[in-house]
Amino acid sequence: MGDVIYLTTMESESMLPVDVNLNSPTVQQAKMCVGADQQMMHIYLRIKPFSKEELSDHEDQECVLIVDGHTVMLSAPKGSATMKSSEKGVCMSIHKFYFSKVFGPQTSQAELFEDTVESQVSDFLNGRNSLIFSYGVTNAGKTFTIQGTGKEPGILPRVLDATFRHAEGRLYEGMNLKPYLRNEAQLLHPDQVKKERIAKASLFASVKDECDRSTPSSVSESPVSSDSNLSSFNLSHNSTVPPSSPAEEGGRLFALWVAFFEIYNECVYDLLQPSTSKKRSSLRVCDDGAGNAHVKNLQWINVQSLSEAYKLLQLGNRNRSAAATKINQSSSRSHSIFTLKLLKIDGQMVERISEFSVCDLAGSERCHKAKTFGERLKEAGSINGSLLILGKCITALRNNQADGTKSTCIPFRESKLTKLFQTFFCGKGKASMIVNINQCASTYDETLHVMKFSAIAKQVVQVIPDKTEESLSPCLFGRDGKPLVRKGVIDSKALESYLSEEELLDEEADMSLLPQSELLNMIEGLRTKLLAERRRKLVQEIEIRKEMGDAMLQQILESEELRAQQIEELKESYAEKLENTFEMYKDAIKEHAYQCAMNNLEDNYVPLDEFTAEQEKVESLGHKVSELESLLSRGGAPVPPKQEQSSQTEASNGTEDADGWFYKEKYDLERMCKDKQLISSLEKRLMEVGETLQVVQDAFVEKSALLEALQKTADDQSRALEKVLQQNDEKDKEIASLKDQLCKLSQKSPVKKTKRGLFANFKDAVASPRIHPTGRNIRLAGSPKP
Ligand SMILES: Nc1ncnc2c1ncn2[C@@H]1O[C@H](COP(=O)(O)OP(=O)(O)OP(=O)(O)O)[C@@H](O)[C@H]1O
Repeated sequence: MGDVIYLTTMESESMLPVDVNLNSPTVQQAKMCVGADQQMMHIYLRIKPFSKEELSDHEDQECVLIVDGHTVMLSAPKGSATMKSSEKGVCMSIHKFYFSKVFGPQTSQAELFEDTVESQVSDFLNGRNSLIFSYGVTNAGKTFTIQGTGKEPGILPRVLDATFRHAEGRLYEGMNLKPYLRNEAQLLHPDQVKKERIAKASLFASVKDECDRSTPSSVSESPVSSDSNLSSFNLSHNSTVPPSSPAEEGGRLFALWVAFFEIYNECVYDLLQPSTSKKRSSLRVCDDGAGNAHVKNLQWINVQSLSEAYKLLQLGNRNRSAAATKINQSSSRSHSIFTLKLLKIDGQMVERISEFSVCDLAGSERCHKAKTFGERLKEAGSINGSLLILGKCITALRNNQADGTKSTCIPFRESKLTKLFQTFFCGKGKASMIVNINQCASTYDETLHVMKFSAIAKQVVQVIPDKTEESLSPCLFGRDGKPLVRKGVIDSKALESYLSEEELLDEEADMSLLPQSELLNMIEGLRTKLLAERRRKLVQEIEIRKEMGDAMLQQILESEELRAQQIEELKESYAEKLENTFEMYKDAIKEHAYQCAMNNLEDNYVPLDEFTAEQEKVESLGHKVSELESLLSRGGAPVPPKQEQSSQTEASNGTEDADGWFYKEKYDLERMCKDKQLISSLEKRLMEVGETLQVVQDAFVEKSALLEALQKTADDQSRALEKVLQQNDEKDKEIASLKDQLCKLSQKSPVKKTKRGLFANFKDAVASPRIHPTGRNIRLAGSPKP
């Protein structure tokens, strides 16, 4: 079974539940699986029976109906959100779900174990990793399923029981081989072994103390009971997990180590720590370098018996974060993970390691229904957060598998829980989920949500590689927990401590000469030799790996050198190119400058032949002048130039014309000389005139200044004269008035004669020209000059 998928009725037109589509891509994908073990993830459903309280609260409204061993039908009760939505036509009120197996309310713990986990336990004992986790709302029975009670032990005690039964009589008593990282083992030093023993002893002592303090009333109802007495567990021993047979195992032994931790508010806490009042320190989830997450510094305890394992389970449960909520009196507030590691030991070699993890997830719950406040509300937030991420991871896994072209990123790293689960979902183990639901009408909507989630998980295909025993061998670490190969070099010290001298003995023996008893010893010896051979091979393998590593390193170095060389060459070629470009620019600038100069010269350009002709002309003239001068000094006729002479010889009137030409030239030159003399005399004259002009100009400036001064004086004088004339006018008027008075007086007075002489003098004085007091004559304006 398991080839079924879930289709919600929301996607269907019909009001009826939709049946299985066996030709779905996921189913086909599963069918195509060849070689490796591929299968759908196993999802089991367990339905919790009603409690008395639930029945009295009328929680039974027939919401959950088991159709058959694999099918269950959910019908929404009145008042539920689903029913309200279906009334509005938003979704359907009936949903059908398929599971790997459905376990009804009456299913016993033993039945559940046998039908679900037992096969996985067998896988675990055969070297495969396994994970079982319970999922569901709060109060759905998850813890009951995983741990059970004293009377009804759950899956985990049964897994432990099956494991110990399998390893019965073949338990490795030494504690020097311990799990390391996620899937490795380390060889402990005797001192470290001693420490391990002390830690274990003190832990068990604390368990004993707490057991003594615990109340007997809680024994039967608490998970796995607080009772460490194994007789209280009702474990049926009709398990199909067979005990290992010494012959089959060939002398191999099993070491069992357990760890128990919880993820509370996204913090990891070791549950196998003696409970003290001081605050717990959280642990880190780290990567082991091979992509597997592991809890760093988690305490691993070696267990030698079932009783010891139970005690640890009991201690962890006591340390686990649980609280009473409105819905569940003892509600798990964290995700708890109990891990069992089985080391198959051959001599001193760890042949393989397998892991079985049982996870009890905290319940997904609605805050208002669970009446959560404060700290509880914070817990609910982180619980729901990590469950949401788990849902996202499963959905992404399913989507990627359904559509091969898709590659959605799976958010495993978003929560600690999914980080730790990743290895199981990615082919390094097998995971199964037990979905727990209750049938209560009040939690119907949450239950439906859980069912939908499980339907998606159901479609996840698990690909588990078919590992051979060799491939399961862990990497080898020394007694100090450090690898035997450091930086590619075999650590000879670590190797020496790892391989005892005895094991490396390789003595030859003649079998035919030995008695039967000795032959048996020989077989034992051969076994030892075989071991030694294996170790030799291991060393060889390490050496080969080292050689390969060295070769690769050499190759890398060579390629690096080549790359450096190429870079250098490239640099050089670029430098050359740069230089060329620079030269090119330099030439271009020169060319441009030359062009500019040529353009400037173009206007003044004289062609060469013209220039030479002119020069020749000047030269010939120079010659002529000198010849004429010599001729003149001698008093003879000048001799014409040779060319001209020859041309003249050719002429009919040779000598006469030459004379004429010479005289003409002479005349011209004389005239030129005269002109030159004239020009120089004129220049001289001009200079003289210029000097005279300057003198005149200076004199003119002087005279103008003088004139200005005179003008000023004249103006002053004319103003003074005007003033005097004005005074004269006034005096004339005065005289005229005096005359009038005199006339009037003379006409009136008889003594005219005596006064007549005085008046006549006065009249004469007035009539005569006026004399200035200074004795000078004053000229009236407009009167002629004296
Ligand atoms: N199949 C069952 N048969 C009988 N009793 C059961 C069954 N399943 C659960 N119960 C009882 O129901 C109660 C609640 O169960 P349990 O604590 O396991 O729920 P849970 O899902 O773990 O809740 P939480 O998530 O809050 O921890 C317990 O008292 C438990 O004993």
